[in-house]
Amino acid sequence: MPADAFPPGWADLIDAHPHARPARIVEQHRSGYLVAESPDTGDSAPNSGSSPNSYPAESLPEWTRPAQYRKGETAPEERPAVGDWVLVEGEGGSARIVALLPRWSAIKRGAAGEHYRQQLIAANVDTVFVVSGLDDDFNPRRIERYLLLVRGAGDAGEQPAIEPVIVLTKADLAEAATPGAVADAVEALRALGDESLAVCAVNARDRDSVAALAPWLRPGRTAVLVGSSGAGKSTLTNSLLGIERMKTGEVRESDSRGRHTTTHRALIPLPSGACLIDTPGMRELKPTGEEDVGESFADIEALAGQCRFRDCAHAREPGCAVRAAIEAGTLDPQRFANYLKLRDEVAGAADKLADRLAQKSQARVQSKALNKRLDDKYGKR
Ligand SMILES: Nc1nc2c(ncn2[C@@H]2O[C@H](COP(=O)(O)OP(=O)(O)OP(=O)(O)O)[C@@H](O)[C@H]2O)c(=O)[nH]1
Ligand SMILES: [Zn+2]
Repeated sequence: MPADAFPPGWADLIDAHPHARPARIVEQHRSGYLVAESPDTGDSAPNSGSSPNSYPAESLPEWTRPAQYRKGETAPEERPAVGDWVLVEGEGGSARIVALLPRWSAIKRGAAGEHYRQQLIAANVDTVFVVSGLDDDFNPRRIERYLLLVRGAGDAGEQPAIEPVIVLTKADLAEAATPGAVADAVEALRALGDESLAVCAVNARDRDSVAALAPWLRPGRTAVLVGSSGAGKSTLTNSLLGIERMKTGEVRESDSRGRHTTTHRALIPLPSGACLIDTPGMRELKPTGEEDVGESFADIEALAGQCRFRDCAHAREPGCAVRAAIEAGTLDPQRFANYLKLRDEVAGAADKLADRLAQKSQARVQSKALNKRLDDKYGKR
């Protein structure tokens, strides 16, 4: 990357580490990372998918400790993830990461489990392909949930936000079973209140069919695939790579492990010059609390603005524009129900997030106070 092409905010860190060079995380492992300095070039080795010019790099010790939001530790979302750019020092077997470079976008979700935690899915992406099979997997409510997580995940500054693209796979099977099924599904997504939402129906096994995704895979761009297990992400990846089916859900003969499931995230260079991040299937999609429900449900919020009472709960109030729209058939009651559910979930997560931030700043204040006491007692160390 030429020096004048560095994104804003990188210069200070680069100046602070004169012996380091930028590299991008292409894989994340328990013990460290795999990085590449030109992640978008080179044909990927068959079956590995990862960049051939990638090499292991040790992570900073504070990124390997279990993540807690206390004691000023590095929160999980502040540690590098696939797609992040980092500064690396040292050669060959002794390369190590010395800093995380500021990211311009990040896809996150609330991690499963009792305690509040964020999980970074991918960093520095331009496009999110929400992959959904036109089978039992197809569910507009789940797609609404994905859209909520994707929107607003871009930098609030000048950088454009991440664009979501709905990729409906298994169009060949759906159409063969029920003619018109694809058009019906696309129609159902039109009702999600966003005229500009891109929807592509494809046969993920067919290279010509997946060429429909080319507008989002131009050189220098990064896209991430998200979706349930079995939705067709690996199949799609292979077709985009132009290699024969492998690593997909079909039973493999070479070993007895049966069905493949993607187990880790990886950044893969595509022949088009774009980078593709494949992710394991996601069952749970919890909001982080940072989402903007009003943005994803602008149609409903606009209706709510027309209710007679400003604090209308859209239950039995007279002059309720939301209920009127449902009765008139212009608002899907299931979409409205999902809006209420997601709004509550985001509010709940936002409360926990606020607690955690308060805890963290309190920990900071406490450690400052402790340092001051120690300084007072023993003098400045
Ligand atoms: N006919 C047809 N089959 C598809 C299509 N997309 C996926 N499949 C099949 O669906 C199965 C699951 O696809 P995968 O690509 O393994 O799904 P995945 O999303 O990668 O799943 P995980 O790795 O578990 O996250 C495989 O048998 C694919 O061949 C499609 O568009 N058409
Ligand atoms: Zn109302």
